[in-house]
Amino acid sequence: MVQSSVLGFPRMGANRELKKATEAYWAGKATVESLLETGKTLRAAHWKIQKDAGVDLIPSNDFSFYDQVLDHILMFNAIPERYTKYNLPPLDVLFAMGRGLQKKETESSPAIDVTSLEMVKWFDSNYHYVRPTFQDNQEFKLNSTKPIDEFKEAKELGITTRPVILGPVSFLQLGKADRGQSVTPIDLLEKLLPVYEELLTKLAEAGAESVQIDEPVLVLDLPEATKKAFETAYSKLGKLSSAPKLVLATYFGDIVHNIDVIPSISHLYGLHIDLVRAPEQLSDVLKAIGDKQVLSVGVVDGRNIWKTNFSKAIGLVESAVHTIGAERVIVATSSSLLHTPHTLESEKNLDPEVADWFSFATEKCKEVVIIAKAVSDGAETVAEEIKSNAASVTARATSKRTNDAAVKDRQAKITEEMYNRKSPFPDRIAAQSKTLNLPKFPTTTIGSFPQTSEIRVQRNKFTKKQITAEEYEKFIEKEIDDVIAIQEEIGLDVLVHGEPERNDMVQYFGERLHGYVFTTNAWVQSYGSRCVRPPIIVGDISRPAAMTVKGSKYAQSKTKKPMKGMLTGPVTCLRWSFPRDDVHQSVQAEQLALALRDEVIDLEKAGIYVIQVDEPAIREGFPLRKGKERDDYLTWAVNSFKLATAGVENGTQIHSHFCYSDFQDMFSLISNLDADVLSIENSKSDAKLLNVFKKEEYPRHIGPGVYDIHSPRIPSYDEIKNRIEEMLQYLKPEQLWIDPDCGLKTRQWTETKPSLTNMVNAAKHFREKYA
Ligand SMILES: CN1c2c(nc(N)[nH]c2=O)NC[C@@H]1CNc1ccc(C(=O)N[C@@H](CCC(=O)N[C@@H](CCC(=O)N[C@@H](CCC(=O)O)C(=O)O)C(=O)O)C(=O)O)cc1
Ligand SMILES: N[C@@H](CCS)C(=O)O
Ligand SMILES: [Zn+2]
Repeated sequence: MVQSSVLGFPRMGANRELKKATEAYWAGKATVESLLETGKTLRAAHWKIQKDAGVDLIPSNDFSFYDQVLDHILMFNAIPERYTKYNLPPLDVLFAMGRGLQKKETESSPAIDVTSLEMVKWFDSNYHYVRPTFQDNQEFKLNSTKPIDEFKEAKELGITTRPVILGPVSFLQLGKADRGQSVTPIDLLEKLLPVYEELLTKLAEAGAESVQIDEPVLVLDLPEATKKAFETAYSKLGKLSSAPKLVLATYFGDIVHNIDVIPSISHLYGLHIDLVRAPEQLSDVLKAIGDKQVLSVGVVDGRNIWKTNFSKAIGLVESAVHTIGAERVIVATSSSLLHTPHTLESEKNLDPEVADWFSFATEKCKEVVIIAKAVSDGAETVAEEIKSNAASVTARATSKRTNDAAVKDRQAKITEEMYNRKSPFPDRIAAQSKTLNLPKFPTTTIGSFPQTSEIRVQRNKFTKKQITAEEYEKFIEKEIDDVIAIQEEIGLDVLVHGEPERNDMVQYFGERLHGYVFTTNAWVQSYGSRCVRPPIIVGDISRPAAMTVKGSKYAQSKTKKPMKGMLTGPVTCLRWSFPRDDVHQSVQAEQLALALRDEVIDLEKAGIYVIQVDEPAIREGFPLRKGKERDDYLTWAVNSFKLATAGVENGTQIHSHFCYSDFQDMFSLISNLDADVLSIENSKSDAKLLNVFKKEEYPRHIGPGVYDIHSPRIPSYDEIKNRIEEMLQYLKPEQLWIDPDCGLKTRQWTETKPSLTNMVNAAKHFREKYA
């Protein structure tokens, strides 16, 4: 009989209970006990959803108060000394590593000031994990029993779960040496394995029959040493005398290029592969796995919200069953469902036509069960479900909402000139210095200013029609006035309107474009307690009316300094939406680019001569492996940015912003965008990043972020000055802009004002020095 399984369930709760409880704890408004209780209630509720759906293999330890990788850092005691020296309780150490901690000295405790560990994209998803950092003399020990405790907690509720742990190779490979250290993480494997042995033994003692051990790095191009590490790790862990059955899980790509690793894991109980992302790997993997191993086939998409096409999924599962037999096949979600919203049930305002095409986490649990039953007991046992699924799939494929002839016509008429600015950069910057008249080391911010609870409350009232559009607009204008006054007072050079009208930088545009639908409660965790509500691309995209022009024009009318227009770029709009799965991403990006091109030109016509088109997601869209897909991406991602931005005059300055910094392997992409000014995340990266810009003699202007906006701590004047000094070793004074790492929407005003004041003062210091 084919079993059904889920690789992980979203942890925030149907109404983001975890977010609210965590933030209340951070704000000192709730006790640790109440936070722990919320966690326990959510875990129980999520296990019950899966149990009620009939899922055979239900995950535990997929819950986390911040991030699952961070939990492993704490669990293996890979905690840098700067976080342990204050003797904080474990949960506070966890949060300090996740978000930094700054506390004034009191009579009973010293001042605390630690920055967070680095936060990075989880593969090509919009989830972020905390990167493990290792010391040269790193030692590990089992420092927490979280997976065992949560397994027991579920058992007490009558639910036998399959704990999920991150495998040793991925844990090390996804980490890095701490600042000032030179250790190669994978070399620490021998030291780490005994801790895994202890953990697995304890899980077996607690009654765990099987464990899902995630090794997602297997979908990447791996160095030889890492491939060998699989052999070392799994020959040990696979042969433990008392360990649960291990199912090694891979996701977000195929593992065929690492197929030679499979023999080293063939003494494990099973292997999970992602057949949504890479269905073609099935036959190769079937040939390569051992003759007893179980294959878990991920056929229900853990990364998107479309209903599974049952007929296709059943076909894939049956071909696996045909080769290795039903007893050796598990039907699964392709990855953890962490990347999908909790339940479609919460969406009361969706048009029923499109709602019928969707499936969120709760619904996906039912899908794996139905597919498993169809294969095990025969399609006739779930005939109704299969029939209604087929009807939904056909309705979507043939709906008028998915096809717009005018959009396709415009795409067909794109010409080569539309991709290129009128003149090369030297001519443009000369024209821009006349229009903008900026000082050396110009200062700016990335766009958003604190989204205060008052802003959110007013927007909520407006959404619920408790205030009129006019009242809301007045409120937003007042916010813009205040933000401009503050920026003038601080002395910034290129101002922004602060983005108070935006719920989110992608959702806001999704709500204004044809071809999109948006949700009311479909939240997905982005990092820590922060969530996003990605809009959904259901059809061809177009812009029915200007989206930001009125607000930017208003803001410019309130200041003599240049006001920067703020847009989200085509690739980011695409990547942070739930995309269509029926047309290629490049087609969707091109449609978005055309819509944004019109907006950019309209902004310029309205007197906005600095326009920033944010592309923070351009990095995550970069295909995970070298090859054709990546090469193609480099072309279409760059083209869509250029198509969106190249329609302006030389004197209009195009900025772009990226807050993820792994540019080493994609410098050409960044450079080919031909943006006049780039602002990039830098405060948590080391000099390697800037070195790339130096080595490649990057010709245009650049503002590497001088402080980390993800942390509540305030950077001092000296700290920022030192940062700039460091940057000047790599960049020329005339190309350097001074700005924070990213937008300030998640910060409080009490942090924002002093931080920006220190930043502007530091810029002034260099202005004088280089006068
Ligand atoms: C920059 N990033 C973004 C990513 N993806 C996006 N789609 N958008 C991004 O900005 N990916 C990478 C990074 C990740 N970073 C962040 C940073 C910050 C957040 C964040 O702050 N999220 C907010 C939610 C933002 C939002 O949509 N707000 C809405 C709704 C607010 C709300 O919760 N309203 C309440 C009622 C009002 C109240 O009483 O407060 C409700 O509905 O219950 C809005 O402002 O209108 C967060 O709080 O998590 C995310 C990713
Ligand atoms: N303009 C956006 C960019 C975030 S990546 C902001 O400032 O929030
Ligand atoms: Zn950013």
